[in-house]
Amino acid sequence: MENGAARTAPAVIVAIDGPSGTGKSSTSKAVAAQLGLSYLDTGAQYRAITWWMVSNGIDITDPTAIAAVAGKPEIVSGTDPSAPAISVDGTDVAGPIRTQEVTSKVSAVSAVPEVRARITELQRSIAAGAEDGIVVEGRDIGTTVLPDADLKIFLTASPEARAARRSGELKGADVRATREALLKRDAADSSRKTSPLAKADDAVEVDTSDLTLQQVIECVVTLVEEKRAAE
Ligand SMILES: Nc1ncnc2c1ncn2[C@@H]1O[C@H](COP(=O)(O)OP(=O)(O)O)[C@@H](O)[C@H]1O
Ligand SMILES: Nc1ccn([C@@H]2O[C@H](COP(=O)(O)OP(=O)(O)O)[C@@H](O)[C@H]2O)c(=O)n1
Repeated sequence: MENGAARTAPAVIVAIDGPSGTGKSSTSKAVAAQLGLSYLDTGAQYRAITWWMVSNGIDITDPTAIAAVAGKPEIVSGTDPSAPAISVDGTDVAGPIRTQEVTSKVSAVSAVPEVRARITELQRSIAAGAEDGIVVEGRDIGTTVLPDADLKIFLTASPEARAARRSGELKGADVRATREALLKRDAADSSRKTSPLAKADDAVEVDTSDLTLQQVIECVVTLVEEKRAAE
């Protein structure tokens, strides 16, 4: 216990998965900040590699073309929950990865097995290096990336609640169009062959439709604390 002697609690690994707009990012950042853990937004990594493909003129309808260059971009993720950061080949892409163009193309890029293998390896090494523990959010964290996570949460919410939240963020975007785009991305993410969006058998499912963000955060913090107390 030489290295852990100064720690007040053992490192804990928390996996938070679910579809878009269920509250993964907001919840994960707040839980990590509150508990002094690192934070990893894996969706930002898939968005970053998609941004690189688009910027380099790769045909995103051609999985072979994507696979051939999947190893090229160097993606670096910050893990401070109060200052999430992401760069590609040294360029800060936190803004560009949120454009509608990237959002509409990310499911096609993230379905390519070579892309997933590369990003999964990166995610595992970041989690292994997080000395005080980490909250990792995405679509396949509990099922594939970190199947031995100490706690797995699967967030859900009705399409209506998710679309209302997202269109609120996109400053007045049409709720119906936002809902359709969300459902299309869910369908693509859930039906791909490699590591689809799915709830792990041992994940705790939390429906956030009628909960405030604060209630969801409190629920997850309590679950982490219960887990720690039991260890
Ligand atoms: N329980 C909640 N109630 C109301 N709004 C929420 C709730 N959880 C998240 N939000 C808001 O919904 C939007 C999407 O949340 P986000 O955390 O980005 O979801 P995800 O990462 O699952 O896509 C954000 O504007 C966030 O503040
Ligand atoms: N672990 C993950 C995380 C994201 N993704 C992909 O990345 C996309 C963007 O993820 P995101 O978390 O930024 O999406 P939002 O829920 O924030 O809209 C998803 O639609 C998936 O296609 C994935 O395949 N696996």
